[in-house]
Amino acid sequence: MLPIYIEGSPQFESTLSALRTRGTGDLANVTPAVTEIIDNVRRGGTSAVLGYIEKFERRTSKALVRHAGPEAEGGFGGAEALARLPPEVRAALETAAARIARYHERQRDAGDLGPASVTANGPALQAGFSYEEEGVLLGMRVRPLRRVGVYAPGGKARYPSSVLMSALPARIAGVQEIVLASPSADDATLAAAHLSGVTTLLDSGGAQAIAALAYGLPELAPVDKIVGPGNAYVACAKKLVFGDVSIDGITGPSEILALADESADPRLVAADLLSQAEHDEASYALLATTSAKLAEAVARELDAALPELTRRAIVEASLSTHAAALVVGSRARLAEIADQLAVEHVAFHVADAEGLFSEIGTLGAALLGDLTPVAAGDYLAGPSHVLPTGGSARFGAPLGVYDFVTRASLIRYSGAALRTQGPIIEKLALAEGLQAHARAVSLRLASKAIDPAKRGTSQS
Ligand SMILES: NC(=O)c1ccc[n+]([C@@H]2O[C@H](COP(=O)([O-])OP(=O)(O)OC[C@H]3O[C@@H](n4cnc5c(N)ncnc54)[C@H](O)[C@@H]3O)[C@@H](O)[C@H]2O)c1
Ligand SMILES: [Zn+2]
Repeated sequence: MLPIYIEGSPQFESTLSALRTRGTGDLANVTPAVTEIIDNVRRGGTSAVLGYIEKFERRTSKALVRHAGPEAEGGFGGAEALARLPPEVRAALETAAARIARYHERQRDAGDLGPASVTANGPALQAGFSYEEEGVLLGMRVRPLRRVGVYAPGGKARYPSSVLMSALPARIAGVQEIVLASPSADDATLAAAHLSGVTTLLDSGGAQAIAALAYGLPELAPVDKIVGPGNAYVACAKKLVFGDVSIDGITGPSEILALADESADPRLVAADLLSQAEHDEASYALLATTSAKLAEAVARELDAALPELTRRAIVEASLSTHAAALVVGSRARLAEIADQLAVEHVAFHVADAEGLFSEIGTLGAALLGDLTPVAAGDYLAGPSHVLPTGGSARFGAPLGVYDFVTRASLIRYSGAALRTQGPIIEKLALAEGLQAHARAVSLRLASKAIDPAKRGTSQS
C-alpha cells in the first residue's frame, strides 16, 4: 500500500513535484452549486436553510437556532447533554477542554492580546500598546471580535473535539458571542459546545450554514468571522463569503508527514500514518526517511495493520491514492523536503527531533519524538488541531486566539509636533496632487488653536 521512491529516480522527482502542488483540494466543481445555495439563503432566509437541510441532510430541523441554556427553556441543553454522557467520556472531554483552555491562555498572554503597555496620558487600552515620540501619541488597540461563527463538521462523522479546538480559542480571546454551526449535533457535540462557552447553536451543516452565519437570518445576527474545518461545500462557501466576513483559511483533507531515520520504530511510524489516513479518502499519509530498509518495514506494518482497522475502506482509499515514501540521502534532505511540502502534521521519528525541527521553517504542528502520537495533538495536548493543510503552512498558522481579534491604530498630534511635521505632510500630499489634504494641514498651522501663546496650555 506504500509506494517507495528513491531519490535520484525520475519517479521520485515527479512524485515530489506533484506533492508540492497538492493544494487544499479542488473546489471548482462545487462552486456553481455553492454559489446558488448562498444566493438562495440570502434571498430565502430560514425557509431556504430548512429546505437545504431536508435536501442534503435528509432530515427536518426542529429548532434551527437555539441559545445556551436548559432545553426546557428552549436552550440547546449543553449542560444536560454533558450530564447524559458516560462518566468516562464526560471526564475526558472536561480534561481536554481544560488543557486546551490553558494553552490558549498562554497564547493570549504571550501575544498582542496580552497586558497592554501604554503611555501615561494616552487612552486606556485593554490590550495593545501606545507610546509618545516627538509630541505624537501612537499606538495599537487590540480587541476581541464581537461575534464569530464556528463550523464543526457533522456529515460523515461528528467532531466534538473540533468544537473544543475552535470555540475555546475564541472564548479565551474574549469573544462574547460564539455561534456553533453543526448538523444534528449529538450529546458529545452539545457538551463540547457547553464546555467551550458557545452561546448559540445553528442546527445546520454545509454551505447553507456558512451563508446563514455570514448574512444572518431573522433569528440570527450575522457574524464577523467564520472558522473551522469542513468538506468541500463548506470550504467553498467560506471562500465565497470572504470579504463580507473574515475566515480563518481553507482547510482541506488532513495530512501527515513522518520524518524517520534508521532508529525509528516502523510500527509506530505506520500507526501515525494510519491515524491520519483514517480521516478521509483524500488524506495524505507521507513518509520521508533516510533509510530504505525502514521504508520497507513501514510498508509491511501498514499492510499488516489494515485488517484490524474499523475504517479500513477509507484508509485503503487514502493510502492507495495519496501515500508515498520518499527515501533520501541525508538528514538535511529530510528538512528540505519537509520545508517544501509545508505539511499540516509532521511527526519526528528521528534521533535529535528538536534539532531537525529547528531546521524546518514551515509546518502546521510538530510532534516531537516517537512517544508523541499525532492523536495527542488531535484530541488532548492543548494547541488547536485546526491547522493549515495543502501547503498553506507556508503562510497559515494553527487556529489561535490571534484569529479572534481586531486591531486599530491610534494617532494624536500636539501643536509642536504638527508645527514640525505639518510641512512634510503638505509636501507629500501635494506630490500626490491631493491639495485638500495639504489644506487640512495648513488651516491648522494658521489657526489660533496651534499657537500656545493664544491657547494657554500646549500638549507638546
Ligand atoms: N482539519 C481538521 O481539523 C478537521 C477536523 C475534523 C474534520 N475535518 C474534515 O472535515 C470534513 C468533514 O466533512 P463531512 O462531509 O463529514 O461533514 P461537513 O459537516 O463538513 O459537511 C456536511 C454537509 O455537507 C453538505 N453536503 C453534502 N452533500 C452535499 C451536496 N451534494 N450538495 C451540497 N451540499 C452537500 C450538507 O449540507 C451537509 O450538512 C472531512 O474532510 C474531515 O476530514 C477536518
Ligand atoms: Zn487526526
